[in-house]
Amino acid sequence: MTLHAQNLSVARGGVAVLEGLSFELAPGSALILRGPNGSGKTTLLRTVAGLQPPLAGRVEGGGEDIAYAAHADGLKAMLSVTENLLFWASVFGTGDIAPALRAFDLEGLTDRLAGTLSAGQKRRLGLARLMVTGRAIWVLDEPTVSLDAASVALFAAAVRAHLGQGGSALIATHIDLGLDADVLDVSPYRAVWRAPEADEAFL
Ligand SMILES: Nc1ncnc2c1ncn2[C@@H]1O[C@H](COP(=O)(O)OP(=O)(O)OP(=O)(O)O)[C@@H](O)[C@H]1O
Repeated sequence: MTLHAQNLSVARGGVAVLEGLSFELAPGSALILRGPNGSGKTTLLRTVAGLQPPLAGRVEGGGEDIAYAAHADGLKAMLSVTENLLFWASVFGTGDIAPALRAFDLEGLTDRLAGTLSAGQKRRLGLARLMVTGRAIWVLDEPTVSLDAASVALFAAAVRAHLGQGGSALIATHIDLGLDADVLDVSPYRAVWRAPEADEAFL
């Protein structure tokens, strides 16, 4: 399913951050979001993922097809690597976690408690969760934070495989992932500042 964002305006803390932004994300394609710190990439991704409503405009074609990975890894510290993936597989109603363990080089860490992993290992496990969601549209906020060069390459390979299977990916990142992807710089869509009208329920 193609994700459409039409004339989208998004806000944080009741303040408009980006305005008038449109894009399409078709199956098999990736779109890289760029823009300086504070320009609104996270806010846009949260809106696309349905965590907050747009100020104006529409997002269509995402909904339950979206798997969202934010800055936090979303791991259960007292569960092992295997148990974490099995947990998420059961939440999303999928089964086989072996491809995810393999893709993110976690096979040697399966019995380790997630809370005892290094920052990069935690991030690999957090990203491996995407593969067990079974969802077609990956919406990813700075996915490579804490990853070394080899792990970035594993991540890029996982995204390529996902695209090859008809999935798609919307990724905010400051680094070059080496993907064949369109780039959307959000800077030109910065909103004109106006006093906040209302705060949001979930910060
Ligand atoms: N919870 C919040 N309450 C109020 N303002 C916020 C909140 N979170 C972020 N902002 C502000 O909203 C604006 C957009 O932030 P956002 O996190 O979307 O930017 P970003 O492009 O993802 O930045 P970075 O590259 O640093 O991750 C910034 O000015 C930021 O300070």
